Amino acid sequence: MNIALLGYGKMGKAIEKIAVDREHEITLKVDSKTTSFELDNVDVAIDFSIPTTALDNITQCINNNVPVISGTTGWLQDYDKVVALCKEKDGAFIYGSNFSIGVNIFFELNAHLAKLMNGLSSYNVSMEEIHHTQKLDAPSGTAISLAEGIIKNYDSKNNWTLENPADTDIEITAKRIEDVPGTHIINYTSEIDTITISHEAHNRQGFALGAVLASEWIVGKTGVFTMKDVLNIK
Ligand SMILES: NC(=O)C1=CN([C@@H]2O[C@H](COP(=O)(O)OP(=O)(O)OC[C@H]3O[C@@H](n4cnc5c(N)ncnc54)[C@H](OP(=O)(O)O)[C@@H]3O)[C@@H](O)[C@H]2O)C=CC1
Ligand SMILES: O=C(O)C1=N[C@H](C(=O)O)C[C@H](O)C1
Repeated sequence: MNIALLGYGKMGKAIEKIAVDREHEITLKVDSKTTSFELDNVDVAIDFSIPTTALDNITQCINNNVPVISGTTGWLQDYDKVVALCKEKDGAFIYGSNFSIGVNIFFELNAHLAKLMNGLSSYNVSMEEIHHTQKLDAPSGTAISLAEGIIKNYDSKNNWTLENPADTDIEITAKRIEDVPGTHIINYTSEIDTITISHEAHNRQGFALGAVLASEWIVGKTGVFTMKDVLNIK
């Protein structure tokens, strides 16, 4: 496949390595110095850029009938616009806050634990995410997905917040520490004990491999999908 990399930073470079190992060709690389780009000769585009450019990049792909994998976080206020455009143009689109297989299993574990804990009022749930110091957004996209997974399955929480939590909010603590690729920790704490589940990425390979697997999967399809579809998680 011919792949366009929209964003050629830490993730773009990790994706390039895995894509080339899997015998794909990178036919376009876009970074902050690129003033405009054409999507000729591109089978699929992978956007890992910055929150303020993701919507324009994705829109250009869909308007040019190029399937697009979106890993950029921090732009989700515009997600519904992309879904509408994708439907209108019969395009193909996947957003994933986290493309690693491990985190997608962790999403399922998180939802299941929230169901088990639902109604146990002696426990309070909270979350911590830790990332490298260059990260532009907080909380992480993954933390938001995890909070949404709890809210859907756990009646006493209906929102998340980074500060001053009300009883109905999940408090997320976002820490920034040099070189940490991505750690997410969920705690259910009572006076008696704490139940913890966590996922710790050791490097960026899992995110990059997941994005390439999603790219291979989406070519030839139309619609709005998630990693659950790619990994066939029921
Ligand atoms: N969903 C997932 O699994 C994961 C998501 N992410 C997310 O991916 C995004 C990128 O992360 P990361 O690679 O670490 O960040 P980097 O800062 O290393 O890379 C961002 C890249 O975007 C480029 N860029 C800036 N402006 C534009 C533009 N207008 N069009 C295209 N590219 C542009 C930058 O250019 P330049 O190099 O010139 O500055 C840089 O190459 C973040 O939102 C992060 O949260 C990260 C890991 C996993
Ligand atoms: O910026 C990062 O690095 C990461 N971003 C994603 C997020 O916001 O959840 C995924 C991963 O945690 C790494």
